[in-house]
Amino acid sequence: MQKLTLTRPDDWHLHLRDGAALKAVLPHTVRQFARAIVMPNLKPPVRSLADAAAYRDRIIAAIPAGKQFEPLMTLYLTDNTSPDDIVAAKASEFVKAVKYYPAGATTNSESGVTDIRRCDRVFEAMQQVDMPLLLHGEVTHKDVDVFDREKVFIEQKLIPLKQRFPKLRVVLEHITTSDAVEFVLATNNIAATITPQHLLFNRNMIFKGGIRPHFYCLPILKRETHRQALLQAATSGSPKFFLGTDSAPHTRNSKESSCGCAGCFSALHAMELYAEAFESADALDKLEAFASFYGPDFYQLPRNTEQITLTKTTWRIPDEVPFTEAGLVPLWAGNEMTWQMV
Ligand SMILES: NC(=O)N[C@@H](CC(=O)O)C(=O)O
Ligand SMILES: [Zn+2]
Ligand SMILES: [Zn+2]
Repeated sequence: MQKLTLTRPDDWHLHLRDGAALKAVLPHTVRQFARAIVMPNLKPPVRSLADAAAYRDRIIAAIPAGKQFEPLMTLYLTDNTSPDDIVAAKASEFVKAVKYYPAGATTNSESGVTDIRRCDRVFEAMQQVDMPLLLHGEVTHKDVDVFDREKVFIEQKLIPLKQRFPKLRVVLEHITTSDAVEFVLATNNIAATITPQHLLFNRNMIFKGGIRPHFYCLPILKRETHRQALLQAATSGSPKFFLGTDSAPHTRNSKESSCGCAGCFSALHAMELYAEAFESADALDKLEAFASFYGPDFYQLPRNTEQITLTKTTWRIPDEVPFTEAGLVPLWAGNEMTWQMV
């Protein structure tokens, strides 16, 4: 195949940051996607409807002139979120989900939830008004191996949560294991997003010839059997799996550091990365539904009507793109790509 025309996709898990960083990264997402679920892990986080409204205004102000883009907002769940916050958010129409971060699990998660059971009154309200819950699905206990954090989260937190709130609609974000794939397939009212890095790479990539911080994200890349399970799920045609890049920009120096930040920047070339992954599984015909149909269907939003085109063209991912005071290294910088968005 030389040319791929798809309904314009949406990104169902995206970090846009704020200020100068927002202005630098947003045009990349706008080039590819019509809408995105915008993560609330700013400093301080987006906790209230007022925070979300103000952040949404800043995003809209940063959209390049003449371009269309709709930010879909999320609230950051804390130990102090109230059922009233949920009711107000639902009424706003622009807050589409609430995000759970276990305290300390990932970038800017210091204000996250200390014990998921503390939020049961909030989950009750979310189930009631049908507000989706988005999960960073990892436990943070120091004795749990970093490669087991997702599996243990499913066993210890998610299975009981789904038993308490079977109708609560959940997205297990950026899944990384066959355990997550199996759980999502077997459980009602739960879907999952899958990132390009978890479809393309296994954990060897983090250590190829030396330590490679630009392949470090959370949940961390897993072994090859898990990558294959994710690729199989994404290309299976199941509506439970859809696109969420988790594009998470950090300056080059904060990644190339003695204590480097977690996160891969993929907004520059997200659709090209997914196309490479789907082509590797001989499943380019499944890309459109994964990228453009199953996400809006889950969020009960209309599918987009415009189209995008990718062509078979060789190009090299740049070593760096402009960002803030320091540059930003795209995922898989220097690699030769074979698909390019027109
Ligand atoms: N995925 C990451 O490794 N990092 C994300 C946070 C997150 O999605 O967990 C970030 O905000 O940098
Ligand atoms: Zn996360
Ligand atoms: Zn994320």
